[in-house]
Amino acid sequence: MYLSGHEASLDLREVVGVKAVKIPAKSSTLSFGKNAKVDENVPYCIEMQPIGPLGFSVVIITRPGNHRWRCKQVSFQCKDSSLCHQWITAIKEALKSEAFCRPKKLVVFVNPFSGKKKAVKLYRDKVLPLFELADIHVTYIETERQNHARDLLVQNSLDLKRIDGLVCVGGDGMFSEVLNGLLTFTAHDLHIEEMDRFEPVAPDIRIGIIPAGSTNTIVYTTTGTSDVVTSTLHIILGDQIGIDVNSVNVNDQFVRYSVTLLGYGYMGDLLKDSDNKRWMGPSRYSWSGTKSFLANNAYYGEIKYRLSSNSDSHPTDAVKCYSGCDICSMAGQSNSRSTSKVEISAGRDTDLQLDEQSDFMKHSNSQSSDLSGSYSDSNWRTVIGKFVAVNSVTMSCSCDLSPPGMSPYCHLGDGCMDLIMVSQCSRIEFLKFLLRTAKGEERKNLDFIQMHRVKEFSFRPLTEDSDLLSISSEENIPQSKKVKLKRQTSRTSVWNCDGEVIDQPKISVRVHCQLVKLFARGVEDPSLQDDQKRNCCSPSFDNS
Ligand SMILES: CCCCCCCCCCCCC/C=C/[C@@H](O)[C@H](COP(=O)(O)O)NC(C)=O
Ligand SMILES: Nc1ncnc2c1ncn2[C@@H]1O[C@H](COP(=O)(O)OP(=O)(O)O)[C@@H](O)[C@H]1O
Ligand SMILES: [Ca+2]
Repeated sequence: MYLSGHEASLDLREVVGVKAVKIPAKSSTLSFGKNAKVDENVPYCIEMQPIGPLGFSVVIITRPGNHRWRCKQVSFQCKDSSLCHQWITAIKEALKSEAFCRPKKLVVFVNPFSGKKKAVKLYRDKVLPLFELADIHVTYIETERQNHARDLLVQNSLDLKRIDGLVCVGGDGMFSEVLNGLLTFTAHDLHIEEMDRFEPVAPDIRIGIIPAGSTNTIVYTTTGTSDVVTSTLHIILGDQIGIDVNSVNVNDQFVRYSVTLLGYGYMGDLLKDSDNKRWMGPSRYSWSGTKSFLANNAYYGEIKYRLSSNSDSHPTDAVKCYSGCDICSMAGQSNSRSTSKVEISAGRDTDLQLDEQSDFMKHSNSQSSDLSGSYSDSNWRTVIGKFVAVNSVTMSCSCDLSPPGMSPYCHLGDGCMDLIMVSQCSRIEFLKFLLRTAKGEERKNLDFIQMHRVKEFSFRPLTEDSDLLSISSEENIPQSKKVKLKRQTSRTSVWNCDGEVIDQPKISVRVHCQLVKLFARGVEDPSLQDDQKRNCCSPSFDNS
């Protein structure tokens, strides 16, 4: 759809808003007069004739680079103010069309303590003026405590059926609150109890994020940058993308939903240490990250995981998830075909038992970990070992610390997560892993790393006497070594779940394909021209 003239054409999909202006005498504008008309064959096509001093400005997006979006004004002159008014109304009406899926009413949550504590100012200075330009009606809520936003959502104090979207101004933790509140409300509204292996229901409304936090992973991964104006523009344009969500169970009880990282060992210890250093702001993660690195702790555990049935799709396949990604589109289609069908997971009952594991371990060709091994049935695999880190990511987790992300080829909406297990290794080896992660360099030749694309996984720490028995198996381990082993196995870490600590180490996790929609479109492929970027993904027209 184009607004075209003698000298320019504007793509209405990328119009942010329109406003009346006084055109300065010498400005280089496009102008039109009485003969202007809407071309019936090309919707919203307007021809312009040069005349008159009055006018209006159409604000459109530009792409200055590095995935950032900015605004630019294109001004038009009119013969008289009534004509000017007519054009403004016509464009506004066009933008309100259902085909564009633009939000008209939003609830905005601002966490005043996020990141460098600038969320309120960022919102007032940069976001609100653009929402006003786009005629978006906003209900503004500044959170007063942790879980304030979540509680308002669960109790339906905001009448969610009357709004088009929720926006959080803050970090990943703030998003997580809003996500959990929205999904819990949606389940309760349908009288669905959130329990072991229940099927969560997709909400009707989208969530937008304005980055004002410490890591801003979700924003970075879904837009390619962490930039306040860019995220605001994605919301205004009505972008939409479905992202995978995990349900996390602790001791077989559902506890919460997550979308970025579940990390045990290094990432869990880092988070736990950083939690009482919030006064440091975002740099708390570098400080605690260095401490956890120097501690070089490793933890015994058993991981069971169910591999993705698509064996062509793998964490090291070098297929990037860009806007309009084929892999995510196919996963989304097959997901909607099987709506609300409960997937029966094969294998849980057929997993080998501990005594068989110990037998396996005797014959296993362990790598750098002194005690590790794996065996499989058709879908499920089990690994037991001593790990510096067990990380599972549902999206690549790009962020400023690591622009390529924890798993650069992970997909936003393929219904899978990438499981990265780092076996016990030296500090030098772990540093190599961290640096390669930060730079997005090849890691598959590091022999202490295992990476798999999975649908679900469970973890339990090996701490009990029976576990000790299984680890030491029937080997003739002297009593003194057994005591040392017991001391080591009794040590456990915590889980980092989207930046929240889960203290209990025994968890199970399932991924739900594209369960929520965000106001975003994924990272635009930088090798494409701007018009190709526009056309490769027209998320706004999904429902047209
Ligand atoms: C020496 C070089 C260090 C390089 C580190 C490479 C790994 C970086 C991968 C980062 C993955 C971040 C996953 C995101 C997690 C967020 O949900 C969470 C919460 O973010 P928030 O505080 O709410 O913004 N942040 C953290 C650090 O746990
Ligand atoms: N008003 C508030 N006071 C204290 N904590 C809050 C408030 N609002 C939200 N929170 C909590 O603060 C935590 C961190 O918020 P977040 O916006 O992610 O910032 P950051 O990225 O700096 O961690 C989240 O767990 C969120 O639940
Ligand atoms: Ca995924």
